Amino acid sequence: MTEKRKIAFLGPRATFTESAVTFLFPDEVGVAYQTIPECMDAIQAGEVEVAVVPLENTIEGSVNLTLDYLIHEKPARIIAELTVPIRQQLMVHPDNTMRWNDVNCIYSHSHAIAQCHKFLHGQFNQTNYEYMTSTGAAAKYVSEHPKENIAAIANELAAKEYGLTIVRKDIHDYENNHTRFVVLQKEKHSISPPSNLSPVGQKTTLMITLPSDQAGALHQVLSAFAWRKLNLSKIESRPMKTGLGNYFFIIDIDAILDEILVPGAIAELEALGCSVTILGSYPFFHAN
Ligand SMILES: O=C(O)C(=O)C[C@]1(C(=O)O)C=C[C@@H](O)C=C1
Repeated sequence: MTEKRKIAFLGPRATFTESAVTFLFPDEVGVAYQTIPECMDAIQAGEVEVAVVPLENTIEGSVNLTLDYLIHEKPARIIAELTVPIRQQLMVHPDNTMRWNDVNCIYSHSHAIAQCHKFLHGQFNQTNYEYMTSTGAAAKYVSEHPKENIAAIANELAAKEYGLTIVRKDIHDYENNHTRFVVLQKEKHSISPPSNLSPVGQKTTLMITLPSDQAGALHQVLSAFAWRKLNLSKIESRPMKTGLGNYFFIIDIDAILDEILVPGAIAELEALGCSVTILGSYPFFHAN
């Protein structure tokens, strides 16, 4: 019998990240960590084989903590990506179902609160918000404090796991609410999602630093992809943290790292004075 491999995720039980792990790696063992950086440290320390972390949400944008930690602290390879539909539920301890309209504090992950901003603004007046390390941590906290009239925003699994009652369903402000999770690994390709899952496509993610003070540098970078007809599905800038105005660009190309087109584009960028790091070339999947 082959030994089960360990997958780090943002815990505790029943977070959205755990549901991504269950979808991609149903036969492996999930190991819960309290923060995204701790998940990434666990790969480097060899405690787990891979980590699954959120990268981007359709309503709230990038998960900067993941991007920054990946770029500045703990480099790792992206080996797969999964897009998951996100449905947020408002839940309370069963003792408090009659007074949920008057909750005095709502607990959740900052991204989950932001995804429900319009609902919360319309429904609650002068309610406080408490940011937790994850939606699961919020649900757990609410279950452990029945005397306080508080609520959590989390998913249906969390309501079941922590014995909470959902009082308002699907409170995210936009129907099309999805989060992209990436699977990170220290070494390349020693574990892959089950072969019965079919990828929707392949992507390559690059981190590019432009040469300083060169007019039209970004235009030249984009044209290296454009004339090769390499479609870009995302371009995002993040501060280098070395001074105002210094940025990295993170670019997703809708193509696998082949032997000609992508290496040709990278060689052209390097000839322009850019520095290029390949963050990964990987299959992407959709859950449901
Ligand atoms: O708190 C969770 O359940 C998570 O898995 C984290 C996270 C995030 O970081 O964006 C993941 C998906 C949702 O967008 C909300 C929260």
